[in-house]
Amino acid sequence: MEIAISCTQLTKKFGSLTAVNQVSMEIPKGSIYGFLGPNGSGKSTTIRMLCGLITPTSGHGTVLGYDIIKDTERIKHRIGYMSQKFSLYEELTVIENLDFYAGIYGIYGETAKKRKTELIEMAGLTGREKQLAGSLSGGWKQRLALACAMLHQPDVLILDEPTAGVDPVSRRIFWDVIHQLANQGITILVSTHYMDEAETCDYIGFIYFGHLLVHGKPSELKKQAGLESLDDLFIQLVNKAQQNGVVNHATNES
Ligand SMILES: Nc1ncnc2c1ncn2[C@@H]1O[C@H](COP(=O)(O)OP(=O)(O)OP(=O)(O)O)[C@@H](O)[C@H]1O
Repeated sequence: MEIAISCTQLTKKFGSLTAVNQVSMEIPKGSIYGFLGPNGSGKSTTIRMLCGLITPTSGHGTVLGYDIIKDTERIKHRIGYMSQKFSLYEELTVIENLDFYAGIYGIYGETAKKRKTELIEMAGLTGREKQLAGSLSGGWKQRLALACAMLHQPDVLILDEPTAGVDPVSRRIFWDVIHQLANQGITILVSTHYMDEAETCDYIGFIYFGHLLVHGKPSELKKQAGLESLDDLFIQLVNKAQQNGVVNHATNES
């Protein structure tokens, strides 16, 4: 099994706060890894380290074989990253947003034209090319942002809560696209608060106060715990972690 993303004992401290505490994970190529955890548990910080946007305090990791500390520029060229507050230019049209990002990635001419057509189709935006991004509903904006993040044909997509605040139908459409991309061999790391989304991932990891409490296949994790739902599993894990005194500051961590 080829591994696309891996990290070992990845840790990030902000002053006395340990936001991410010795997180280790491996994500096979072409799989969808759902990253779950309460607000402030360390999902975005882990994601930012894996994208090469911030430097770990300790630990190490690789994305597509590139070191997340030394090879950050290479990683940025090979991944598509969609942050929680994805950046679209609301006063530009759909096609102008794609043109703008194509320019950033250095994609021009026929290659850009072909790629934009493919992505407009993938995002279900055909017919809306000349619509202002600001006038699109949340679900369309989200799919346009995904299209922009994919212009350079990344092998890895890292999506930080892409469906937050999006209606259920748009969430479903978005996840259909995510599954299609994984079927094409793209590796996807996606953070989410939605259990229905987590259920459809190949692997999930649950992080709490910076500690990765569990990771594996959703069905196997439920089976091992003898529980029916991921909600129940996470509640059980949180209760255990609290009993064990897991907290999120460096001076009193477990
Ligand atoms: N640059 C920073 N400086 C100081 N503290 C930070 C910084 N970035 C994150 N934190 C803190 O680190 C902890 C983890 O934050 P992080 O954003 O990674 O959590 P999260 O799981 O992504 O939360 P959410 O679901 O709300 O986005 C939080 O306590 C947060 O306040």
